[in-house]
Amino acid sequence: MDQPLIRFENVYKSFGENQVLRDVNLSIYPGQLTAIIGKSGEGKSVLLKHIIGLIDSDSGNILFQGKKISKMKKAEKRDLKNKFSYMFQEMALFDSMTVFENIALPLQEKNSLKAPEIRKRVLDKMHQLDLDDIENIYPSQLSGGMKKRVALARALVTEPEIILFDEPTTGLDPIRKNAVHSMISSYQKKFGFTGVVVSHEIPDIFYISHRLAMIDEGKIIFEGTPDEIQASDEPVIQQFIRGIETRHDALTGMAPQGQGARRFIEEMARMRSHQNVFSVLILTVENLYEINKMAGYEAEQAALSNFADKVRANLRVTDICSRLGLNKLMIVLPRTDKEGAGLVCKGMAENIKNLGLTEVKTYPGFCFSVSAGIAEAEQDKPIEQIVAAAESSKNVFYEFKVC
Ligand SMILES: Nc1ncnc2c1ncn2[C@@H]1O[C@H](COP(=O)(O)OP(=O)(O)OP(=O)(O)O)[C@@H](O)[C@H]1O
Repeated sequence: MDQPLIRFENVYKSFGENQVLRDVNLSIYPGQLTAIIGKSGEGKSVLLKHIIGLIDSDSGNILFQGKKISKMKKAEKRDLKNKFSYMFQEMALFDSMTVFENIALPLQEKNSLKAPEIRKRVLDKMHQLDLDDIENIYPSQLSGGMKKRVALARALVTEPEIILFDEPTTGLDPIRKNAVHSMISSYQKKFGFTGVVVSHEIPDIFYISHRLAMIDEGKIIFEGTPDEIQASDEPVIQQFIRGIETRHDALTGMAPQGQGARRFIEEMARMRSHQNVFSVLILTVENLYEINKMAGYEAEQAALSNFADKVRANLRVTDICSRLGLNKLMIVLPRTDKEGAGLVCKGMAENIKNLGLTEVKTYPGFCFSVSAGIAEAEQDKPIEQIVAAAESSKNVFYEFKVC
């Protein structure tokens, strides 16, 4: 793995008697989205504010590319500050300013750019984020999801290396929440910035993060990938995740990823004790991005939600549906071999095709493509290997085309 871009070493912070950070050690890697999770009041925002010097530690070090920030000269600190942008709740859009003026603000504050150059950069960014033609509108005239997009445009306009997000989806409904996550993830891929996201959205945040850090009682008690945290058998971690995650993924109505994995393990146990066969079906919506291009992030998420409803309605009661990622669903088919799974999948494809996906149909000439891969479980083979086998299986590939 690369050298960390930002590293916390033995960082302590108290406010009076209230010891918030106790020996925090944490690495943030370049070009990745790292989520900071943990119970309320554990110090997630305080941690984030240390990164940009809004709060100073009592002891310990914060390093940027291996260099202690506290030892940097004034000019170096200024350069460093210019590499950052934020999307913080308390830095919401200014209602008295137009969308254009809001997005232009960081350029006016940070750079000595002339007005035509600022105009060009703001309009370019608005275009890249599908915000054309709203430059003279005021934030109060925008929907919640649109405001978040404008806030993201403001964070991106300086082309920052690092963006810090403090609970970017608070107060949004499931479709808008997932739309904001999808937007952060796709722009992170497009622009390659390093993102740090403080979030309460579990499991949704797992679908977009490369790494996660969990803070508990002032310490980082976990650092690793979303799969690793969900597989962790540390009681504190499991209690936290199971306590916060909903029974059903709010967008798809399916079980969240962690629950899907636990049901897989139960099926594996049945295979061991009763020699029951079972199969795994992975459905991937291949062209979410195109839906987004045509109709925006919210339409993309609405289409996914609608598709998941149709899948659920077309499965047997014993089948276990869960969400596997931003655009993936996993279905465990108990007592079903690969051939049987192929038939289930084919039947579902036919039914869904006939039902149609109403949200997507309104865009003429558009095809909603979903690929399906099937793998039969093998005793004691871990879930990752079976999912990978299903995803790469070429002999069972279907496309649900709703044109
Ligand atoms: N500037 C400050 N002065 C005094 N206490 C503070 C300050 N900022 C944060 N705190 C305290 O630090 C603790 C951690 O706060 P923080 O906002 O980081 O929690 P959090 O994990 O982000 O919580 P939440 O998930 O509810 O947003 C809280 O007890 C809070 O009251």
